[in-house]
Amino acid sequence: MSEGQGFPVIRLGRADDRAAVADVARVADAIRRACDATGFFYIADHGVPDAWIADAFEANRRFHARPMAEKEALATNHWHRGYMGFGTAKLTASARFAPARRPNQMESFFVRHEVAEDDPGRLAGQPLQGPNQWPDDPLFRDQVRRYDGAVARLGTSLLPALSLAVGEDAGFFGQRFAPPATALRLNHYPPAPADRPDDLYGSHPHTDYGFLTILAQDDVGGLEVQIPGGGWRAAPCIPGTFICNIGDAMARWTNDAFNSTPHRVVNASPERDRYSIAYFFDPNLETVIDCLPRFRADRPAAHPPVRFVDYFAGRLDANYVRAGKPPA
Ligand SMILES: O=C(O)CCC(=O)C(=O)O
Ligand SMILES: [Fe+2]
Repeated sequence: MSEGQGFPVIRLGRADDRAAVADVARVADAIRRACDATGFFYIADHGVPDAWIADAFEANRRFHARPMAEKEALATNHWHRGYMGFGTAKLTASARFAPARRPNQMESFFVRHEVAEDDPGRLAGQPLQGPNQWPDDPLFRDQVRRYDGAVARLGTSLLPALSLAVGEDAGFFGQRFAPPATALRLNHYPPAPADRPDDLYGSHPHTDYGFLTILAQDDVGGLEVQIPGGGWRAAPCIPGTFICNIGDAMARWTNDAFNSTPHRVVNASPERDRYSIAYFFDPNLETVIDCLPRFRADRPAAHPPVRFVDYFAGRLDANYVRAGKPPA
């Protein structure tokens, strides 16, 4: 393991996007140490082809360059899938921060895990279990789906190491992610105004809600991570890596021993637009997240057990406006 920008860089030794992580025990140990510290780590040798990542960024840029009316026609639906307009997300419910005073200076497009039309949860009106929306651009769909599939397999390949990292058998999380709930978020941050007020962010300080976030970012920079004891540390793009962090769902499983770390984004470039692709890799919606016994041996569990879908849909609904009602 080496260091990059003050965060660990963990090599996964995956030959391609269908390979297993080579040395699970070593990766588990490195993840555990990262999660005891900042909760952020870079992964290298991750097996996702560079060309697929470049294509996903191309799709991201092409989508956000479309006329506003076309983007708004795809406004996030009842299942939090689709386009979230510039300055429409104002984080009101965050684990550790006062509500944002100003909306996030970014726009994004959400694609979540595919749900079959006859899926029982979808037929029963379960939150999040609905259709994705797509622009009229078949190449976009292909590029985004290929990236989505590869990063889902990457997330799945990390589950044995994450299971060992929390002291469970290698199969622990695999059973709870069959299949996972995922969200791919194509983000676009225009340059911040020259006279940016201190509390105007591309993305206001927040923790992620879910289990694991796998982020690809361009070289404009602007992501910052809160380090233990205060202060913010830049977490720029390191070519050939993704940067990962754990979210509040993983913190709940570990009684907050694993740190779901606040982070924020400001595009400080005066002239360049910033693009990033966040991939939220989360448990199956039915999974009950209950503090693992070893993490409540010395102190009571800080969070009661919760079905992931109940917790997660509640957090999304508190923060994000969505359009429309489910079909009757
Ligand atoms: O764009 C980034 O670098 C981070 C985005 C982020 O924190 C999020 O979508 O939760
Ligand atoms: Fe985030």
